[in-house]
Amino acid sequence: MFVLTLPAAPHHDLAFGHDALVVCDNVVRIYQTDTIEVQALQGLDLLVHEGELIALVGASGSGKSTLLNVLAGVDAPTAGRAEVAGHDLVGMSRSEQVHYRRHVVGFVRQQASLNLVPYLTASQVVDLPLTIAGVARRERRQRTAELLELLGVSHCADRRPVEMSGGEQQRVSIAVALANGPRLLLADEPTGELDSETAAEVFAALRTVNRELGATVVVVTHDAEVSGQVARTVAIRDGRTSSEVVRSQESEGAPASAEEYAVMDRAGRVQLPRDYREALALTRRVRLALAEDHVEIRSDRGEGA
Ligand SMILES: Nc1ncnc2c1ncn2[C@@H]1O[C@H](COP(=O)(O)OP(=O)(O)OP(=O)(O)O)[C@@H](O)[C@H]1O
Repeated sequence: MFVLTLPAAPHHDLAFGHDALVVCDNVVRIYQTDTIEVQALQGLDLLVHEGELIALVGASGSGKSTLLNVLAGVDAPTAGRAEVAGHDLVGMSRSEQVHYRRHVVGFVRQQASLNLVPYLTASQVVDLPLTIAGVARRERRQRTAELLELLGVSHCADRRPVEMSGGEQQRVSIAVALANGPRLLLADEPTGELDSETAAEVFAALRTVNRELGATVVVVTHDAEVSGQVARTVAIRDGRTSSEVVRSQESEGAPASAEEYAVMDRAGRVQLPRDYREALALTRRVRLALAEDHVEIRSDRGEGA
């Protein structure tokens, strides 16, 4: 009997980051002025999953704020794909941008004066985004009280910014950013202007909202103390994600550990750390060899692996 065998159905790869809350796929942002062109993001890839708290680190000028502005919907990529909770950040209309900024992301800036309003008390300033969103009065009051309580600043409810410490101001700023229940909370150096003890308090507040409210948090920091306390730290270099440190929690019988990974982009490119390149004088060309469970990189002079 003649049996017809059909070829297997083609395998469709799931889209990059299909299950992530934040997807940056080859994101490019070029700033152009009359005389110069700055490539602030040069094909950056980043995935953040719902419920994560990650730190973004990198030298000054590496592109951290540019990335945060893209994710906040205040700046648009020049090329690439950027999505948050299914919202396409490339080519959003004005009204989509307004909706996105009000309901999908919350943003805490380094200077509390940019997050708060000098003549409004903590309760009033948390109430503001809720009022703009048209939330009923009773619900606004309840939500405001809950957030101030969660962030440990209930005692500041009737105080204006000048009557609060720097740490209290930033914790109220976090409450403002969370008022409308955003899917993603972004914080750009929120502890940058604080002494180390107060910075630890503010960072503890970010951990609380991540744990208690399940908020996904991306925090830019220069503070090694802060980046040492999160499960994943992503390093940006020259507008690209270059490495990640993943920390495991202490568990029964196993101490906490941290492992550093180089990030490979979707074309297979990996950046070798400068000290590795210098140690083996690796320059323009290297030789690659596939071993059973690793890949070898050797200098093209044949010595050193
Ligand atoms: N509006 C702009 N116009 C022109 N160039 C810009 C603009 N914003 C940022 N840049 C440039 O883009 C690059 C990345 O800047 P960005 O502010 O994202 O870096 P950063 O990592 O946040 O630095 P820092 O830690 O100092 O805040 C820098 O070279 C910067 O000069």
